[in-house]
Amino acid sequence: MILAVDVGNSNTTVGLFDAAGRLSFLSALETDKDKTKDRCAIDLLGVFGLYGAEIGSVDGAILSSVVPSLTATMTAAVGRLIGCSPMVVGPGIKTGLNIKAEIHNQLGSDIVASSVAAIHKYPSPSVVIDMGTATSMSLLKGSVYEGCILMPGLRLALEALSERAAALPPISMETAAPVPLLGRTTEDAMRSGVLYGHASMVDGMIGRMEEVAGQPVTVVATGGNAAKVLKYCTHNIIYDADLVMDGLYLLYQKNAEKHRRA
Ligand SMILES: Nc1ncnc2c1ncn2[C@@H]1O[C@H](COP(=O)(O)OP(=O)(O)O)[C@@H](O)[C@H]1O
Ligand SMILES: CC(C)(COP(=O)(O)O)[C@@H](O)C(=O)NCCC(=O)O
Ligand SMILES: [K+]
Repeated sequence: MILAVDVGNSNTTVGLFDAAGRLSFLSALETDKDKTKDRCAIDLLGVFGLYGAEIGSVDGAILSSVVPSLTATMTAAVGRLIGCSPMVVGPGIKTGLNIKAEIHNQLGSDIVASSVAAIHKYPSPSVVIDMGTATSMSLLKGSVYEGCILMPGLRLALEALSERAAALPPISMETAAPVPLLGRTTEDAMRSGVLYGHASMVDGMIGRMEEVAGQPVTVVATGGNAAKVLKYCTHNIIYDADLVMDGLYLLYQKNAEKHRRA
């Protein structure tokens, strides 16, 4: 069994892959920058307990973290639980991606993982969208990572409105009723702006990226906000909740032998 941990800015996702490469559980914990090594280890133990899985069955682990202050802490916590160091997505890891970037290891490890999975699972060229704390959109052509667009995520946009405009209240994105395009209350107007605005931004960017690609693209989206936003998009977008996890599993396989020798 392979343990995969994805530390994002909002959530830390924990997945356990069985011998056939299928997820036997997928768990989400909140990301807390101030967690100690022991707290991280206790939380992971709790996840195994919750899903009735054995820590002793884990043969190896892989970690992606885009929260620098937690990378070493989580590495140590996982290492303590499974008895060997996890592979950490970063410099030295073979990805198979030809990353067109000025500073190579600046690209977020979650973006590296979702790109590796998209190349494996979907026709090229592709646009990969991750709607988490930030919304990222990447263009992939074959194994070439052409570049990225970074935008504030849904919740960040909503929080910025209420924090910076005195008369706008803090509200939640969740409503039972469908969000009308034209709000007749301040809250509906804010929700429309953020939801339809995000969907329109994504649709518009897909068009621009398709122009750059010079041909039609496969579009795949993941992340905690994706399902909410895709409902309002006009492009045909595949929803793949497990893209980062699948990428981590593929990266583990690509690097397992080298990691064992290290
Ligand atoms: N189960 C959920 N239901 C609704 N919204 C969610 C859920 N989980 C996360 N979110 C939203 O998605 C965002 C986090 O998504 P996620 O992909 O986990 O981000 P990150 O990788 O940045 O931690 C949060 O801003 C939150 O608004
Ligand atoms: C773009 C991100 C902030 C997304 O993080 P997330 O929303 O998944 O928490 C993260 O991938 C990151 O910090 N990237 C480093 C900069 C880059 O990818 O160019
Ligand atoms: K995450």
